[in-house]
Amino acid sequence: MSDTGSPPLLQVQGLSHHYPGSQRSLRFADFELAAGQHLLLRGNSGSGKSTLLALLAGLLTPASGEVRVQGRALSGLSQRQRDAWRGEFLGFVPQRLHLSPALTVMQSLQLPFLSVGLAADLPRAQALLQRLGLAEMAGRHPHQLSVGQAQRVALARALMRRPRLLMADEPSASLDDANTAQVLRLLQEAAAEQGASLLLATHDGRIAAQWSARSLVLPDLAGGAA
Ligand SMILES: Nc1ncnc2c1ncn2[C@@H]1O[C@H](COP(=O)(O)OP(=O)(O)OP(=O)(O)O)[C@@H](O)[C@H]1O
Repeated sequence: MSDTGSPPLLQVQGLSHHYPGSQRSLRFADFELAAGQHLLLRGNSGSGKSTLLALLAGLLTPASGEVRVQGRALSGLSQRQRDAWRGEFLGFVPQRLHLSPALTVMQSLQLPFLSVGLAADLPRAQALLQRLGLAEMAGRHPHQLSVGQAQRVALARALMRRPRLLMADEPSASLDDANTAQVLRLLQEAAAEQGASLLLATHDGRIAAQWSARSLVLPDLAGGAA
């Protein structure tokens, strides 16, 4: 419980995952994230960062343990409730950006609304594009964007529904130093502006060097799994 008596935004307890056919289970340390808190998830490639994010997003089912969001266990939600919860609560910038080649930037930003039957929010999209320095990109397709611009479009898409939790998986993959610093600053500022929590997963030492909030280091699989 927090000082206010309300449960933490995110609570992870006894969590493990087992991929079918794999020799080992991935086990994760317990942690909590309060509303508005930022956390860096560090660990070498293969240590389980993406798996943990997928468990937190309810996209994977744990072998054991529980993820609680604002005190509510994800395992207690039906698939449909989980999908609805995810769309409303979570903004996710995945490692592979999944920008549809057929859609313009503006159309991609409307998807989080249209895909669940909500009305498009053009003013929100325009404001985010402006904020992220993408005002001129609304009519472009992904192949007409630089890597850094595509990264920012994915961030804008994740912010469209004003998530309480913003997660990004390796946001600096294939970015140069200047773009890495910029995307980190944008993620931090966007989360702070909305009072959202930020959870970043990375093995990039450049991000760790610029991070001043909490960190959680995942051990390598050999040491962290049984
Ligand atoms: N679908 C899958 N089936 C079987 N094993 C998997 C699957 N996905 C991941 N793994 C294994 O689980 C472990 C953790 O993978 P994960 O992608 O979570 O690590 P990561 O820390 O995010 O790595 P990276 O930094 O390279 O993205 C690795 O050993 C990986 O090979």
